[in-house]
Amino acid sequence: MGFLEIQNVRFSYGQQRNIIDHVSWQIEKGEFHCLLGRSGCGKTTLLKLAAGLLQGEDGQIMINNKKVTKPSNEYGFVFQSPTLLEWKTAIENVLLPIKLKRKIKEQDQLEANNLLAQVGLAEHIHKFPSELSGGQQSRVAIARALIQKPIILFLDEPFAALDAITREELQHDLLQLCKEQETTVLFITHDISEAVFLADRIAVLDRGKIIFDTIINLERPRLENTRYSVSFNTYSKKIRDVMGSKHI
Ligand SMILES: Nc1ncnc2c1ncn2[C@@H]1O[C@H](COP(=O)(O)OP(=O)(O)OP(=O)(O)O)[C@@H](O)[C@H]1O
Repeated sequence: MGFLEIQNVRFSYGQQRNIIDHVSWQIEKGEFHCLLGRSGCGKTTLLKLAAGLLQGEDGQIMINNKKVTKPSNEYGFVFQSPTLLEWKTAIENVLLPIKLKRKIKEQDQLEANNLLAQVGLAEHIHKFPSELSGGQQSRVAIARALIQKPIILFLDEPFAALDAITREELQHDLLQLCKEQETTVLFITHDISEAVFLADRIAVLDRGKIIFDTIINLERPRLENTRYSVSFNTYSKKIRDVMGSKHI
């Protein structure tokens, strides 16, 4: 059984039937999976089901052998909008999930400093979100999600609003951090190159069904050159064909 186990899950929004149409999927512990698909195909809905934010009509979701019935503070989330508290500094935002549970200790401060340094924000820890760029705010959101060492990390198009180079830098930083913490990851994107660069495995969703999946057998660590390799382009082309080239 996978660490995340999605078993034959179906979900409808009222009259909109089978937005998720009997999907099964599993992620082994420490693996990084990308769910790829065109706008409106049901990616966010499937992520919400996996994280316990929505309940399916049929099937079940298991994380670490436990049935998922509601969200847990053992899970980490990063959304497209960084959703930082404007009146708190970068480091205070990172420490927030801990502060909501208990008193902050010196070790937590060190950990927050360390995470912010790893995402290139060592000199910005006392800045407020309004003083940070969009990319820097996304970095804070990643550090905030990882400070609690979540057993699983859910990311919903976290880099979609960023420029191409910043996005590549963040993809690189995210892989580093997840590797260090051996985090299990479900990452949603509509960007084929992003998915191929990040993933151990990719599932393509179309109208609520997984229509294709592939293991991405590219060497790790993934480097800038990885993006220009023949294998990278072969994977990208295959997925692009599956998703329908006339639409892209
Ligand atoms: N709260 C809701 N109530 C009713 N319908 C919804 C709701 N949320 C999403 N939908 C519909 O469900 C379908 C799937 O939406 P979802 O957000 O899961 O897609 P997505 O693949 O994540 O799209 P995008 O890439 O544009 O974010 C869409 O047709 C959408 O209009």
